[in-house]
Amino acid sequence: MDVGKYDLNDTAIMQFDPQEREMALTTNDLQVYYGDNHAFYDGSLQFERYKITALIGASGSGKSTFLRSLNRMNDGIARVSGNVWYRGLDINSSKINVYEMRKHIGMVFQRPNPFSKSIWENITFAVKENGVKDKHKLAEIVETSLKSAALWDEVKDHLNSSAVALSGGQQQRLCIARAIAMQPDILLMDEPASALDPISTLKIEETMMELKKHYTIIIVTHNMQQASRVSDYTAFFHLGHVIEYDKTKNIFTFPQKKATEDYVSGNFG
Ligand SMILES: Nc1ncnc2c1ncn2[C@@H]1O[C@H](COP(=O)(O)OP(=O)(O)OP(=O)(O)O)[C@@H](O)[C@H]1O
Repeated sequence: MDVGKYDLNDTAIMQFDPQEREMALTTNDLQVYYGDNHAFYDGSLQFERYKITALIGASGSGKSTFLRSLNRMNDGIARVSGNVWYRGLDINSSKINVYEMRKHIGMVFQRPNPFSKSIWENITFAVKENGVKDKHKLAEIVETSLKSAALWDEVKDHLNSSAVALSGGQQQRLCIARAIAMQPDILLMDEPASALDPISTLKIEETMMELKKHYTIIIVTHNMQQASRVSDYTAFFHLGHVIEYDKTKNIFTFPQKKATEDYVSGNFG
């Protein structure tokens, strides 16, 4: 199928009523350039608080580029214009303290990347940097973070063991625990389960369903079933454009755009 036939300006982007729904994050006219490569075009999207939003689309469609712009991970790599509004502040402004901002908007990457330190130190490292020194408080943070990431029962008896000795799925849940130890508002996840086996993937998905009680989650995934299982909203990306953004059940059952329909039904590319 010739993907070039889709009209990239013909979009169906969900608008939320601010009176009814609380937004955790809003982007306005976000554009991203890698040198001359205009990799992402106007993504004016809103992300509802305490919901999971999935970003789907073919390889190279700009999902990670967009996601990474939401907590300034593209600094020094790409030029990003437009705004990312969070609690009345534009995260994309040069005045923002990026280190402080990332305490509120955390990220979990595709490949688990624990520090080669103990499980305990992985969780407490940034927390201690942030001024928490009390042992009891640290122990409480370790326990609650690991419980939230559904890892506590598996590691509670060997918190001083090396994190890199854990399985891939456990390492990824540790990385989730490490991110939530800082008590962010928003968790950005870039294909967090793509390197994991199906059982570990299901555990990550169950963890996400629990986490959304307290966090807003935006996840990039190639896994269609995963998007339909876990997310409340889905945005479909194509060639650097967001073609359609709606409730997940609408995207998967009544997509408004032909490109979306072809993608979710597997007739794409
Ligand atoms: N660090 C980078 N430097 C230069 N170009 C990049 C970089 N990262 C991404 N790009 C380009 O930006 C475009 C979008 O890539 P991006 O990784 O955001 O897509 P994606 O939808 O996340 O793909 P995938 O699903 O394969 O991860 C592509 O043309 C890609 O080559």
